[in-house]
Amino acid sequence: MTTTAILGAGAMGESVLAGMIGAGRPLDSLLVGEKREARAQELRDTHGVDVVDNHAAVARADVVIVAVKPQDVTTLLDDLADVLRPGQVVVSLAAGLTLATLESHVPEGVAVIRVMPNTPALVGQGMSVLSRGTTCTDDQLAEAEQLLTACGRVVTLPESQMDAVTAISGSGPAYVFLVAEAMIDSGVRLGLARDVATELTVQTLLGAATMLDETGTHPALLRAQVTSPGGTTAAALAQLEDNRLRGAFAAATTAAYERSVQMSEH
Ligand SMILES: NC(=O)C1=CN([C@@H]2O[C@H](COP(=O)(O)OP(=O)(O)OC[C@H]3O[C@@H](n4cnc5c(N)ncnc54)[C@H](OP(=O)(O)O)[C@@H]3O)[C@@H](O)[C@H]2O)C=CC1
Ligand SMILES: O=C(O)[C@@H]1CCC=N1
Repeated sequence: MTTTAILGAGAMGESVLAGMIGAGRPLDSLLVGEKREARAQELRDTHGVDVVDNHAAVARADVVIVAVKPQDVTTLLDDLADVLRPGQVVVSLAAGLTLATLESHVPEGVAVIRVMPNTPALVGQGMSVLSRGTTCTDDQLAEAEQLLTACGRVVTLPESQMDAVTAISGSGPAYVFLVAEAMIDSGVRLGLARDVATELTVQTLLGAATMLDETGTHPALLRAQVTSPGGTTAAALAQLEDNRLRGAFAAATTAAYERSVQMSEH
């Protein structure tokens, strides 16, 4: 089995790490690169994974997942130039960092794949979208797809779609968490205990998402099935339309898209 190094085990890197471990990937096939010793020990204690410095991790890896902040990626790759070797694959999770930029910061013979994951990778329910670099072989792409399948679903798309992907599935969990907060707080305002409001909200989101997934039915039809004539749902939906929920989502995702484009211009 190939060895995978994850450089940067913050929110996203640790989610991918936990997803892979949760899916049964052997611990001896995973490595984390971390510079702060306290954090390294925390990762060893939590996940039982080997945590070393970046150079040692890259020296032992076939696939190098880069999960540091976008503004730190090129400096990190430049610093690794003496240890990266032909045949390795660098998988960047960074928002707004193009394949062309990534390829200009790795030595010749090192392939690059750009990925937009999301944090539900932590529980094996992530969505990862891959775009292959110019020198990435079919086998290298298949290996990365298989690796990320441990974290949830995987699709491969042209890089031209990555800004839109980032706006929908990359940032998307945050929109859903905000909706969850709003529903829970509304339940509390209407007199439910917070733990009860939380359980009702979480199961409702999970149930609705599972229905969408398993039935393949258009969301408008599923919504109509909940909406009794003259009933409670119709009253609520009229308020959401009056308060421009669709317009708010269109504006929010356009802002995320434009920010992703802007980040790729630097
Ligand atoms: N969060 C998300 O939902 C998503 C994030 N991404 C992408 O993932 C990347 C990481 O984002 P996120 O996890 O949110 O950010 P975090 O700040 O949570 O994580 C970044 C991690 O990188 C570590 N780090 C910084 N420099 C180095 C280095 N030289 N070597 C090793 N580790 C280093 C940081 O450690 P320290 O704190 O000690 O500096 C930190 O743990 C970004 O590029 C982002 O665009 C993509 C999709 C979704
Ligand atoms: O907010 C961000 O920039 C990152 C990328 C997608 C989700 N989080």
